[in-house]
Amino acid sequence: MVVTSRDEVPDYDRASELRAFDDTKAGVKGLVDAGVTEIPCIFYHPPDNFDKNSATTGDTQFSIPVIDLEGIDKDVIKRKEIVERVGEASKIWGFFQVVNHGIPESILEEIKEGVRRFYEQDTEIKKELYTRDHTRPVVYNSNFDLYSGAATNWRDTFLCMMAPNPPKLQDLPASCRDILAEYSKQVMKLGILLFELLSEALGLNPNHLNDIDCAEGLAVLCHYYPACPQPDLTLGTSKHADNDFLTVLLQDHIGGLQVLHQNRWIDIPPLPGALVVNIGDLLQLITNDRFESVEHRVLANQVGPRVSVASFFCTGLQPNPKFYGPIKELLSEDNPPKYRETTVRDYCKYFNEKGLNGTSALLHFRL
Ligand SMILES: O=C(O)CCC(=O)C(=O)O
Ligand SMILES: [Fe+2]
Repeated sequence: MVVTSRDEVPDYDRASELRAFDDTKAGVKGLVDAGVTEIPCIFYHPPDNFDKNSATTGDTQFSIPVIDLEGIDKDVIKRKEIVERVGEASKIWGFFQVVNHGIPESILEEIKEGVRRFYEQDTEIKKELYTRDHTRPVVYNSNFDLYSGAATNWRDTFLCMMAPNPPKLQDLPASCRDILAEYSKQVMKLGILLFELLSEALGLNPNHLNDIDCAEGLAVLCHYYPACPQPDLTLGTSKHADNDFLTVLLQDHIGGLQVLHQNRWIDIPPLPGALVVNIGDLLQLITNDRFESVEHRVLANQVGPRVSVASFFCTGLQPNPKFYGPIKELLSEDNPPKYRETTVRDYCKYFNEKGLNGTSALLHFRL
């Protein structure tokens, strides 16, 4: 039976098909390499995950801000302007792009190449890194939430925790270890600058967010979205908000990333040399909703592969005793705390168990 619409999904044993797919250790790329022309049922998404028609492109009222960081450290007036734009974008969109961010374009090109090399190497070598054990230095799998009950996405990922305790160079994938280490170093520097700008935008001491260790952890997620033979039946990444303080995302030229703004899906068009920055749930929590962690998704595409590198400022599941709640300086009688305190680990554990099922993990922590 050729399935052409989501209304025709046949009955199937989902649990055993998920297991069989996971056991191949070859991810979505393995299916494409095997020449599938129809996507397996496990990848069908329910119709309400779509609603593609409301995406808008080319209308400036509906495009996320692009902020030029040129001159940020030299010109006080310029810095003030940039801080204002960062603050406004973080409040209204939860997303912005940055250009002249200090990371050379050659490094951006090389990390995308390195990620592609990882996925396009011999499957047998790659399989040795396929795991769901988060204590390993490289965690490569397809759909971290495969068994959570959430819809399955047309995407493979490998993740490396690059801070606070970076793996030994020899424990990183041989296909991209040097560039991964270099890129992480550069993203960390940019992250520290962004946390300064965000602190200033909140009216806090410039070091506030760095002093409370928002930039302590850095998880680099390298995504690979193979070309999809039936992109209308699935998604590359389903609707979610990020489980971190801040994300710096590098996307290639393929496109498909969309942000939910005023109930519409807005394209985030690839912009050569730019990085996408978005506020994560933990920053929304500590700013007591001043900054918004906004939902986004990635469409599947007939064209591909698409490569992206998402750098998450977060210590994730690593033991970390610190508690985070709304920042006292931002609270007042009129603005009482909206969230209870949590550790990053408890928050991430809750997020991971829930999976990308379209609901916000933050609600669980709301008072
Ligand atoms: O691949 C992308 O463009 C987005 C990835 C993403 O949203 C994530 O890793 O949280
Ligand atoms: Fe995300």
